[in-house]
Amino acid sequence: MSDRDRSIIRLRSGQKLPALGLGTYAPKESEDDVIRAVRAAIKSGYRHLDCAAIYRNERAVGHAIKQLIVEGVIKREDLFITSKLWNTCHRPDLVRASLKKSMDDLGLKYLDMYLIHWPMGLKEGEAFHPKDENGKILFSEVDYVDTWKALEDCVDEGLVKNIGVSNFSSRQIKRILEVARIKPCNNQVEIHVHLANQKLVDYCHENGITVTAYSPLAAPGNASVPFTPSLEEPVIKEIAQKKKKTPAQVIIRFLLQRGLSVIPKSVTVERIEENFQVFDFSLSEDEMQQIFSLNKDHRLNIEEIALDHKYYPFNDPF
Ligand SMILES: NC(=O)C1=CN([C@@H]2O[C@H](COP(=O)(O)OP(=O)(O)OC[C@H]3O[C@@H](n4cnc5c(N)ncnc54)[C@H](OP(=O)(O)O)[C@@H]3O)[C@@H](O)[C@H]2O)C=CC1
Ligand SMILES: O=C1CO[C@H](CO)[C@@H](O)[C@@H]1O
Repeated sequence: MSDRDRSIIRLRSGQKLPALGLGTYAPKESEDDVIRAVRAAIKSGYRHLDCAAIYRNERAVGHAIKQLIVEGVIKREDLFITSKLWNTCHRPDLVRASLKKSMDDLGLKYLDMYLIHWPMGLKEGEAFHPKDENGKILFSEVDYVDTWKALEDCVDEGLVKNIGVSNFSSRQIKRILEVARIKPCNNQVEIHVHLANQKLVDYCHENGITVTAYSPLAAPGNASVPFTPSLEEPVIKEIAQKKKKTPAQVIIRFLLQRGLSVIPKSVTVERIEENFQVFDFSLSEDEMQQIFSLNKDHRLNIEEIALDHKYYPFNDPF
């Protein structure tokens, strides 16, 4: 693969994953914001959308997709749509209905990829974050390996083309690989310049599992970061100036050159367009190393509510 050609990642099914996708986790934004963002993204060239039931906006995403299909801007088969199974639906008998709900909300007859959002199950029921009367989160004991088998059945049925996981450690992936009829094709995990996650990336790649970097810009504006935000790192700014690119473009390019799929979120049309302009330049080996050296193994998304769950992933070394 040439350095510039980072736009496609091949999945074990043979299907092509467009490496750059639009993140759609937009808890503060309105449905109209999401519709506008998805329309702008697809019109700027994005073909991969990262969705999830927990984002509570799959109907808005689906609305935008439908509009663009009707307008003749895009065909369904040219899009790669991912969704994720929420933690309260790990029980095998709930998996198919959860997938169908996301498909219905998105207005799609099939999904391109469906991921188990987290290894930890939560108590089944209506609430996304079920709690007892003292406000303590309620767990479910379902083993994600059993959840996985129900996902395989959904592939057999033609509801989804590819299945994978998210926020899984290498040890947890190994447990699935030991029994899988259909092996996971993707692990979506937090990766940015302050969290390289390289051992996990290596493990996944060695096992034919592609990796998607979430929060690739380290979710700027997050007040909990105790050091210079990624986009303001002097090393990033200096490289950006030299390349006549923006800091966000340099970071996205860095992650693409690591062989990752990258899903920056934005609801700002100019940024959506900016974030896609990353296929007309490349970073040298030296620039890649300079950015790698910013790693601090700093995780933003520790999912605090489930720290003592038996399947909590981040106590494993990687
Ligand atoms: N599997 C999982 O557990 C998780 C998956 N995800 C997925 O990953 C996606 C991305 O992660 P997310 O946490 O949203 O964080 P990102 O690192 O993508 O950061 C998003 C923030 O960056 C801003 N931004 C986007 N582009 C630029 C730019 N060019 N310059 C300056 N600021 C910019 C956005 O602002 P604005 O929108 O206002 O333009 C938004 O505030 C999510 O949307 C979701 O799809 C995220 C978390 C967990
Ligand atoms: O994708 C994500 C964003 O929001 C969720 C919480 O509401 C997280 O659990 C999750 O990892």
